[in-house]
Amino acid sequence: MSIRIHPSILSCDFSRLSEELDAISAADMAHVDVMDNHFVPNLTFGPPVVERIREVSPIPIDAHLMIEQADRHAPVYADMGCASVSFHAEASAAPVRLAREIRALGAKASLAIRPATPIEPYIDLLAEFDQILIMTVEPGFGGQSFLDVCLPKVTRTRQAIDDAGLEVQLQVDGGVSATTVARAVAAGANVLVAGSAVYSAEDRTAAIEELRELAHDAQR
Ligand SMILES: O=C(CO)[C@@H](O)[C@H](O)COP(=O)(O)O
Ligand SMILES: [Fe+2]
Repeated sequence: MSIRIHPSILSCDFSRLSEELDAISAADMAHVDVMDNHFVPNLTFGPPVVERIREVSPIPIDAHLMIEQADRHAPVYADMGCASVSFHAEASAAPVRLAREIRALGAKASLAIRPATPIEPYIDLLAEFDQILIMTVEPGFGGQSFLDVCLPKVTRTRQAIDDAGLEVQLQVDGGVSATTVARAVAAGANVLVAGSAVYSAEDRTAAIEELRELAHDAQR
């Protein structure tokens, strides 16, 4: 499947948000982490800020919702025009109904799972989603180390997607860098989120292209 690079703006300079979005124009989407201080012990922003990001930047938004009561709040992000909406399986009472609602609003529906959440309960539901997001850190903060222990789950998920003949994207998020991206792709991921690896680089375009190149090499 095609390699996609989604920088996470969690590591950007929020006082210069507009320029920081312009700096990742080489990427496929901007990964926007919404945190509510309940699902994770950190707080970022909500619908008004995400909507403004969408208005000022042409880059499609990949919203990653780390919030409780996803069934109630996630459709708002699809309705405002986010290209993709990831909600957490652990925060949704009815993930199939929610995915259908997100799709009906014109966005891609993505199911996210924390490191300790197994993929197995969702294997028969894969066709309901456009993407599975496997966290490779405990959600909540940027700049953490990549959890290699999550890689067997990435491999099992890719196998299940391929066995079912589906076009479901497989995203990994957390600790993705030039040193870890090849392992994530070799395990089966094709959508790579990278926050600190992109935004700590002087040249963001070069950092994005390096990740893309390393990912392509790992896929061959
Ligand atoms: O969702 C999250 C963290 O909860 C991520 O999107 C991080 O923002 C990725 O940052 P790095 O680990 O790449 O620095
Ligand atoms: Fe994220």
